Order: sequence, then structure tokens, then C-alpha cells
Amino acid sequence: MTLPGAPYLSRRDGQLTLEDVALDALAHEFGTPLYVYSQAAMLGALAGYQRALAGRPHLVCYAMKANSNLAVLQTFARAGCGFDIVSGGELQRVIAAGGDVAKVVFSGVGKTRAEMKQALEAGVRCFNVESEPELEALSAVATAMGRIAPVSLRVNPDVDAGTHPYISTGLKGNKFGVAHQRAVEVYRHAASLPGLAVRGIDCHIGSQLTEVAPFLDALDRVLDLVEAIEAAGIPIHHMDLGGGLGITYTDETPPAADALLGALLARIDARGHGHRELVFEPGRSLVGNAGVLLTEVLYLKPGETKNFCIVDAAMNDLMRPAMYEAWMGIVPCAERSGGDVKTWDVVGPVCESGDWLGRDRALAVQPGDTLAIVSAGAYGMSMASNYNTRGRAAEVIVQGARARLVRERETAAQQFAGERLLED
Ligand SMILES: Cc1ncc(COP(=O)(O)O)c(C=O)c1O
Ligand SMILES: N[C@@H](CCCC[NH3+])C(=O)O
Repeated sequence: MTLPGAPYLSRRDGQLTLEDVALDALAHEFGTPLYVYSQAAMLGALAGYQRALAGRPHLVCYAMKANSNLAVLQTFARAGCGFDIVSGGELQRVIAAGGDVAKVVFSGVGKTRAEMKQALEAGVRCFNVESEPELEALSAVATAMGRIAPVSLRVNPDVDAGTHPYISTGLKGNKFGVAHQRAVEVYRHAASLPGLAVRGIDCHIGSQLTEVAPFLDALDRVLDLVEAIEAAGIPIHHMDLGGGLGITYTDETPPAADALLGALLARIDARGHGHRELVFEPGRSLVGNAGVLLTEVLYLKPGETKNFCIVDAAMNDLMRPAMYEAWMGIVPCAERSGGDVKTWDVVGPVCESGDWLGRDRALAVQPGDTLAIVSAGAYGMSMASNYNTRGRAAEVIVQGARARLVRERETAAQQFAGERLLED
């Protein structure tokens, strides 16, 4: 079976290897749980987008919620990326990583006035506004500052992306965006407000999309709207087009980024919109297959109905299985020859029955072995918590044969540093 993450993730002489670094050795050097990312895999994924968009006005804004480690952001900033942010905290990370704020788009349904002010002061490129009350609040904040806020409206095209209900964002029952039927009216409202300048249109239908068809359906709705909005006398400069392209976790076969973009660009050109600037906000497809989570097998607990393989990573480190019943590949770092293969539920130490990382996995394992949870570069560390007062994992980036610690393991003292005892 091809490993998700190939060719950067490979097996060499029985050892699971990321770029040129053997992961078992890395686990011993830095301890576990440990997130490890391949820089070449991240840049390779980005290159797919850049290749397809070359020669056109465009901006790739990495959706940093997928993985917001500063060194990951620095990697993308140096490659020319902008960023899609959803909070003031993410804006601070972009600045700390040396990113260009003028290439930042600010998404999200619940931006606070303080965050709007912070983003206007910093000079973000565009606010992706998701409702009329938000338009009014942003106009008021900008006016009070003597500024004009650049805006796109996020339209909800009511297109079924065929993804998990928790990660669908473009159906009318989802909280995101302005209903496409009302979009022209809301654009008129936006254009009438004193603190705003309409710049573009934004659309996002969900994450982990594996088919081209829903992207094209949403694009057609967006192009219809652009034509109607411009007919109403409001020019649209850029189109910010999502969903998020999926990755391979098990047997999914999503299109490559350049194939997907090729199909979208062909439709855009055919409908006479090829001159517009395009913005894309990929997250998962830039980092997901670039990362693994390493964990050590602590105890084996065979049972009557289930065999449990208890590891030192848990749902607080990687929430996707507990939250979406997501299937994540689990492979041993060092191949065991002639080992006894059994079916295991791979579970963590957290006190919840939902704390599992993989169910019914055929593995030959022994306590002390290192397992790699693959395709874990996106929505892994960025969704980690401190539940059970567990320190968050360390993170390493590999570059060829070099491994660099880019986040230290969190200590208990760091976790409760901001807490206070009651004074008598
Ligand atoms: C507005 C917006 N932009 C970008 C993303 C990133 O999506 P993905 O990680 O699937 O590429 C999301 C997540 O669904 C989103 O809602
Ligand atoms: N966190 C989700 C995806 C959400 C995408 C952001 N809107 C996941 O792990 O798959």
C-alpha cells in the first residue's frame, strides 16, 4: 500500500522515514507524543497551487487554522503565501512569523469589534464578511478610526459538498455566509455604508472535498452572482473560492490541486471572468499529508471483546477521531519481522471512552514500539487541548536529513501559569 504522504514519507530498510529522517530515532530523541512535519511536502503541496495559477493575478492564503505553528507559517510566508485568519490571535501569529499582513484575509462569522480594530490597524487585505450585522459593525469601527475597510461578502451557495456534516460550510443550514438569494441586496447595503469598500466575493462550501463537481457548482453560483452584482453597479475585483481540497487518509482519491484548479480556471475563462484576481484559502491540502504524530505503545491489554493498545498520545493531541470518527492511518515506525499480528483498538490515556485514535487495526506491536499516525499535519496540533492537564506535544520540522524542534513540549507549570489561588 502506498503511504499517504509519499514520496516524502517512505519506508527504507524497514524504517518509516520522513524525507531523510528515520522517525523511530526522532521519537527517541525528542520523546512522544511528537508531531513531525516535512517542509518539502508542505512546499510541494503549495507548488501545485502556484503552478496552476502562474500567469494570472492570484493569491494563495494558507488557512492557518489547519496548522498554525510559527515555523510552518514562516515556511509559507517565505514561499510568497498570504494567510486566511479567523481570529486576532491568528493575526498575531502571522506577524510573529514574519508574514505579510497586506496578504491576509480575515474570515469567520463572529469577529469582535476589537478584532476588527486590530486588523484594520495592522492593514489586512480584506475582511470576508458573513452577515449584515457584521457589515454594519465593521463600517462603524472603520468610520470611528477614520479608515475604510476592504470587504468581500461570503456567500452561501447552498451546494452539498458531500463531506462530513460537521465540516460542511456551504449549505443553507450552515451558519456561514449570506444566502445567495439575498446576496445582491446585501452587496447594495455594503456599498452604501460609509466605512466599507467592496473588493470581492468569497465562497466556501466545506472541507475534505474529494470531487470536482461541487466546486464547479459553487463556482457557477458565484459567477452568476458576480454578474448580477456588477449589473447593480458594484464592481467585484477578486473572487475568493473554496472549499478545501481533501487529502488521502485511507482510500480517498481527491484530485491534485493543479487538476482541480485547471477545471475551475477553464470554467472561469469560458464564462469570461479570466481577468479577475483569484484567491484560494487551502489549509488541509497544504499540510495534512506533510505531518505525522508519533506515539509510544505503553501497554497491551487484550480482552474478551476488544484488544486495547494503549499509547501515550490521546484525543487531546489529535481530536479528529473522537470528534468526527475520522479514520487516521496508524503504522509502526520500525517494521517487526515475524511479529504476532492482532486486531487492536489504539487508545490514549484520557479518561473518556471516546479517547481512541484507531479502531480494529491489524498491528504487530509490543510495548515500547513507536507508532506513527499518518496524515496528521492538518487539524492535529492546532486542535490540541490540555484536557486531563496533559501538556501539548512537541513539534519538529524535517528538512532533508535535518530535524529541527519548532515547539517545545508543554509543561504542567506552563499550563497553570495564568491561574490564581484564592487569597484568604
Ligand atoms: C472560510 C474557510 N477557509 C478555509 C478553510 C480551510 O479549509 P481546508 O482546510 O479544508 O482547506 C475553511 C475550513 O473549512 C474555511 O471555512
Ligand atoms: N477541523 C476539521 C476541519 C474543519 C475545517 C475548518 N472549517 C478537521 O479536522 O477535519
